[in-house]
This record gives sequence, structure tokens and C-alpha cells, in this order.
Amino acid sequence: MNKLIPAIKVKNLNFYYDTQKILEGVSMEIYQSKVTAIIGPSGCGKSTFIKCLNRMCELEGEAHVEGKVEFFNQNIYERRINLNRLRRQVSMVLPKPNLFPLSVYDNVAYGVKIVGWRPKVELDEIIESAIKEADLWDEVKNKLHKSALELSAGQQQRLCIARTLAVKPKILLMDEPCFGLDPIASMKVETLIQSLRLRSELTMVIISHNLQQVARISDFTAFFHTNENRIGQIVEFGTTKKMFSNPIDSRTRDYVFARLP
Ligand SMILES: Nc1ncnc2c1ncn2[C@@H]1O[C@H](COP(=O)(O)OP(=O)(O)OP(=O)(O)O)[C@@H](O)[C@H]1O
Repeated sequence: MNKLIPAIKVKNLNFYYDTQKILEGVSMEIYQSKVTAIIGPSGCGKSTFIKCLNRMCELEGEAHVEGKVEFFNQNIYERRINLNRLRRQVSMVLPKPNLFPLSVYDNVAYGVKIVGWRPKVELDEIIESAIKEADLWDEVKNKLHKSALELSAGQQQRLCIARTLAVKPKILLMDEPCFGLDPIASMKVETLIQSLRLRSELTMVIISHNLQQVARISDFTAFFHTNENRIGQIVEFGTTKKMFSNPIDSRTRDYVFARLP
């Protein structure tokens, strides 16, 4: 394996909503141009954790963070951080497609326009290229000016990914991107993640309960669990190959081996 460069270093992260501690002592690195999966039972803090990586956790309640999250060596919890810029660079795709009631084209253009004005020709190129990158072009090229909400759920999710790709993030956080999709639509999203993995420099973090999928698409896996006080912790981190064949911790073993054939 080539030399691993940490894009994000999480150092002893504690996270609270109000006074309720949700995560404790989480330390791990997310490597550049790799896919890192976050797995663990429901309620162990996976979504909260990835929302801490671009400070989206602060949008959901009275959030309090201790410790550090360094994005290319800068602590994102410093006061002077520009949150819009951070969230463009560390972008999130949610479990359910969250498109605007706008056309396919305008949904993808939305984020690009916020970043700055572009001549129409250039904007057209950016949009076409992002939709192609999301493996969706052939399906929507004749519907660019129709409502995005008329697309199927799987197409909508890939359009959300296109919208994110259009602003050229460095890191793509995906919270159960195949949630609620039928097996074919789910496989298309998975194929898209695979193709991004092979042909781009993008760093990806994905939460999934589907361990077969995690085994296919990720390079590294972090296993989270709650402790005896029901606070989320990281139990084990390693290459996906090692985590799924020879995990060290008995809790990882129990979780992984119960879900893999
Ligand atoms: N906005 C919020 N305010 C208060 N508590 C929250 C909030 N969001 C999540 N929690 C709590 O944080 C804990 C972790 O939730 P989180 O959604 O991060 O877990 P998860 O591992 O992603 O679960 P799942 O696999 O079911 O999606 C849960 O106890 C949840 O109730």
C-alpha cells in the first residue's frame, strides 16, 4: 500500500448534545484518497461522529465538542474557521435524498452558484461533468430541465452525489447512502462509489449496516459501540480486510461475524 496521508485526524473527541454525552475519547485517522467505513450497532454514534467531521452536528442541537478534529492539520473547531468553506470541502450525503424542488440542472447548479458566478458555458460544463461523474448522465441528459423530484429514489440519491461533486469536495461523507433503496438502485450507488474510488482522488467516509457492501467498497473500517454508560466509542480500527477476517476485539468479532456469511 502507498504511503498513507491523513486527511483528517480525530484526537480524543468527546461530543455532547446539551449535557448528554454521545461520544467519548474517539481518536482515528481518515486517509486521503481512501474509503473508510464506519460500522456499529444502531445508536452507537456513527452519524453523530461523521457530522462532527464538518461541524454539521452544530446544526442539530446544543452541541458541545472537546478534543480536536484536524483537517489537513487545521483544527476545524477553531473560531476562525469558515463553516461554509469547510462544509464545501468536507461534504455530506444524507440517507434520504434531499433535493430542492428545482430542475435536475438547477439542483446541481445550486452549490456551484453559491461559491461564485460562472459564465453559462462554464456552468454547463461543470454540471455535465458532475452528473457524468455520478454515473447518471445517460439517464437524465434529456431531463435536465424537468423537476429532480420526478427521478427515482436511486437516481435522486446519485443526483445528490453529483450536486456534491460539482463543488469539488476533498472529502465526501456518506451516511447510509443506500438507505431504503431497492437492491438494483443500491447496487448503482455502490458502483458509483467504486468508480469514484478507482478514478478520483476523493477521500470517502461511509456509514453502512450492509457489511457485504462495506467489504466490497472500503479500504479501512472503524467499529463503534456504546460502553456500559451507553456512550459511543471507537472499539477498533484497521484495514477492512483485517477487520473482517481477524478482528482483535471480541465485540468487533461478534458484530462482524454475525453479519458476514
Ligand atoms: N440532535 C440530537 N439531539 C440529541 N440527541 C441526539 C441527536 N441526534 C442523535 N442523538 C442521540 O445520539 C445517539 C447516537 O445517535 P446516532 O444517530 O449518531 O447513532 P447511529 O449509530 O448513527 O445510529 P443508526 O445506525 O441507528 O443511524 C443516540 O442516542 C441518539 O438518540
